[in-house]
Amino acid sequence: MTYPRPVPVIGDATSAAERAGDPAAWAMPEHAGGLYAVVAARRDVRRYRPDPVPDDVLRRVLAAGHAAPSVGHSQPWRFVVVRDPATRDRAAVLTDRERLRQAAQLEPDAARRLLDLQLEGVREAPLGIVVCCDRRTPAAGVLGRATFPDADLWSCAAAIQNLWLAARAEGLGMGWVTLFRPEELAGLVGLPDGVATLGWLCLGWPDERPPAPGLERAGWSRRLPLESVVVEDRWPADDGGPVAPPSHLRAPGREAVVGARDEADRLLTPPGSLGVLDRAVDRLVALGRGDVSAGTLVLAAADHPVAALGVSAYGGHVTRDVARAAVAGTSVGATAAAAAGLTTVVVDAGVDGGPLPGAVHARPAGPRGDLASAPALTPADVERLLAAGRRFGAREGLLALGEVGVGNTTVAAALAAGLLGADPAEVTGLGAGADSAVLERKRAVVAGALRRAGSGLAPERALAELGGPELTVLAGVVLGAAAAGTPVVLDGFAVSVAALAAVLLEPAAQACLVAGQRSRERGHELVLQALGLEPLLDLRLRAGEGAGAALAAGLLLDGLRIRRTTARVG
Ligand SMILES: Cc1cc2ncn([C@H]3O[C@H](COP(=O)(O)O)[C@@H](O)[C@H]3O)c2cc1C
Ligand SMILES: O=C(O)c1cccnc1
Repeated sequence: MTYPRPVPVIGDATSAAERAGDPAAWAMPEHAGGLYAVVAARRDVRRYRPDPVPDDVLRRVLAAGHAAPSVGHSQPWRFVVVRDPATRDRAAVLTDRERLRQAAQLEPDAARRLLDLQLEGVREAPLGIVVCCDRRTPAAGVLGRATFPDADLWSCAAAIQNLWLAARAEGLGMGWVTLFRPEELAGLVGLPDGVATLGWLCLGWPDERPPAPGLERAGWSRRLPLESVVVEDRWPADDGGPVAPPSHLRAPGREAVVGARDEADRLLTPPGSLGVLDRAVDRLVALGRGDVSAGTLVLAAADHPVAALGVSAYGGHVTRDVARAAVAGTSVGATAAAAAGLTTVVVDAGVDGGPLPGAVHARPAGPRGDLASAPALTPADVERLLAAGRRFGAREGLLALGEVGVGNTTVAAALAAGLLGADPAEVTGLGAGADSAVLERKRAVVAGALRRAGSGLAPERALAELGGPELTVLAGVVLGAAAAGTPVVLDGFAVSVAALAAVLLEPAAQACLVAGQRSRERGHELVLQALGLEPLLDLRLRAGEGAGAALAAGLLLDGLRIRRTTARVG
């Protein structure tokens, strides 16, 4: 005789047999699609209509927040619903202030994008909700919080997500604003000690309907692929440390690097017999450019307002004259390039006296400062010149880089010190022939520029504060070349500093670089060390103009030819 199962009238009415028979029967298929659609369509909304939010809608949204999971079922969230326009205005001023403070910490490009972001929601949205966490209950008293004392805050974050999804489903916009100093926001709505705030939620009918996250549309970031955030069973042993900022640049993989060495091992000569040259050839083979037999000298030229401060032994028309001779193929850099079988292209990055005939033009549009009293370039020009360089760098063959610009060893010294946090005295040298009085002025100018701009700067900021336009173009060329897998041979101090800026922006760019030479200029050795590069030549050059890069490029092309034609063993 069997009896009917006593079904409880409260609680879970299902039986073990039912659950075993269909483990998935708890699903809500009629709702699941809708839920995923809401999750995917949730956006951080920053623009609002002034129309009021009906009380019943607000209540449903708040109830969804209140239905969130919480540690030990402690429900630590409190929602301060702000309707008072005066409080909203004060909150808006706090965010404006914080936005400027944070922008000042960012590199110029990021700062501009931060300032461009529409953050007016605090003022516009008819409702503000300050989400708070009442932390006055001792952690030990709440199941789960004794071990994870911050689990109460996480619970409040879960409540915020519930509010957000409910708002989205209702057609309301919501934005979570954390551009506040927490204590200032707490003071604004009178939170007692022990009650923390998680920020300000804007809530109202949206005056935008963004199809994709705003920061993604603004190019700030991108959603990572799911595979990059999910791991199986254990944290990977070789995770390579913190995730690097998103980058499209990739150095050649290990297989290519090892493959290049394996291939070299088959030559009828002891491995690495050609020393530093062999290592440079290995780099090119790993890039897939072992067959390169030609290339281009890119000579970037610009004058510098800092030259007016008496930091160079030269002045007047020298930059223009050398650049003109390079266009004509008769500067020492261009003749060295021709000797190495390279063609020369001159990039006018701001030569005094107007656009240089016969050159490619990538000249700054905005005002230019002398480093000591004003930034060298505007952030917009840095962006433009980097982009021009990038376009230029993506080309066939190999690239040798050169510069000409009276005063630019001062610029390069300031940039090196700014990027590396080095002492100005360590990186300031004689340039094109300074005497001790000029050298003293150079050091003073570099030190003053660093005091004004600060040191340890992010690369784009350093280029704007301290860099020269020709060095910015060259940094862009390195990035463009690296993206295209094009090898780049560096010249002296200034070119190496430009390459350093590029490598600090995109570390993978280092793999395409070959240091052409170690020059006599003070600071060059330090910069080469920072680049992790050993130079091919050490001729005590004091040339610039790409002469050293051209000489080294000739040697490198020889090295490639030697590699291709030397007898192989079995
Ligand atoms: C005739 C002449 C040709 C050059 N070619 C390269 N430089 C080198 O010297 C300059 C930097 O040194 P400073 O910072 O001391 O002015 C740059 O133009 C650099 O390329 C030259 C300099 C001169 C005078
Ligand atoms: O080392 C250099 O690059 C250098 C030195 C002096 C003048 N111009 C360039």
